Amino acid sequence: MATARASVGFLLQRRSTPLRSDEAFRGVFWQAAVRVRFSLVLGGVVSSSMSSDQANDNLVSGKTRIQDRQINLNMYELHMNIRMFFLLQVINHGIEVGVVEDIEKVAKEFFEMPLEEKKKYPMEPGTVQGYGQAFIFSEDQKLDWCNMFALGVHPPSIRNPKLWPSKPARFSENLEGYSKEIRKLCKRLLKYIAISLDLKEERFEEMFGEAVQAVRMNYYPPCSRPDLVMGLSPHSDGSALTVLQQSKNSRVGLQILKDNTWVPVQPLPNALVINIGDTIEVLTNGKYKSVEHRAVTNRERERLTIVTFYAPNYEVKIEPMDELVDDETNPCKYRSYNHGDYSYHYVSNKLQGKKSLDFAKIIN
Ligand SMILES: O=C(O)CCC(=O)C(=O)O
Ligand SMILES: [Fe+2]
Repeated sequence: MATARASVGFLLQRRSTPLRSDEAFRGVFWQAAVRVRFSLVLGGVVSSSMSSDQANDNLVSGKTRIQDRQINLNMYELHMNIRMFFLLQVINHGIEVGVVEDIEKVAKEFFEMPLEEKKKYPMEPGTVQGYGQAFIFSEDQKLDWCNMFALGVHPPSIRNPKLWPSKPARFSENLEGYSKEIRKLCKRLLKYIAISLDLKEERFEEMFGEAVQAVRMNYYPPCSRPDLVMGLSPHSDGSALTVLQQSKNSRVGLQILKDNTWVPVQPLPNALVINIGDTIEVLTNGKYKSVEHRAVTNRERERLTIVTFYAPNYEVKIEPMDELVDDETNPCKYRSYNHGDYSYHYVSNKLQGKKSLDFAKIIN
């Protein structure tokens, strides 16, 4: 197995707060043959289960008024709770178990290859694609306990084909298939978010243009002193949405910052974790907030995550949407910039909580 380095003496910031089962709230809504279950664990994770078949498409496109109301009801809840927690887990997302398992399998096989093989796909200094560690800018910097393999996926122009590995054999094929499904999911979630804000369903899709999609596989080896290292330093994602898949039977690794406390995100079977990224925070003028999160390691078990970042095309101008700005009640909080400029800014700085977003904030 590959090893990750980390400097001893890097103190974990705070102990995680366990979720209390008595804080669990569950609500169930039934509508015709479509079942939408909504479940929320206070202080931790919002989990929204959407039906995975034809019914879901009906739900998304809102073909009847009743279904529209159903969407609004659930989106209101979803919206309120994303706003409280900035993160949700989707189950019954419609992506076949095989697709999810296949990507995990090749990702695991990739990290298990000998170091010489992985080094054929190096993440060169100053770049963010390939195998290695991103966000390292000085020799003195404390390193996270994590090895990464990152690839630009869509549009094809952002790919570096030399970095797409020939081994494991089905790596590229599985990644293509998986990424298509995740793309569909992101489009659907953006529609839900638009509806929750009383925007036109297609509002995000129309402005995103040919959306950019990149994947990062994070491998966290077990660590004998998890109290001394960080798996991945605190940050928010620069994306619009991030979809995170955790390896089966994962220990808690992901934590989100809520009211100055690090709260563990309890992995749910077959769930995908959805993070709101900085770009949605800007576009919604702060109605949705990007979630600050980090990953911690554990003594016993490795952990693997497959993370997709979904964002507008680099050419797209990002600024709070007109509909969400009002000089009196909701003044504009972020300036305009090209998404490409923010992406560049994001990857040229180390991970430091939500500091990257200062780039966009209007400071009065
Ligand atoms: O691996 C995790 O749990 C977090 C990964 C993450 O936040 C990222 O890759 O941006
Ligand atoms: Fe992240």
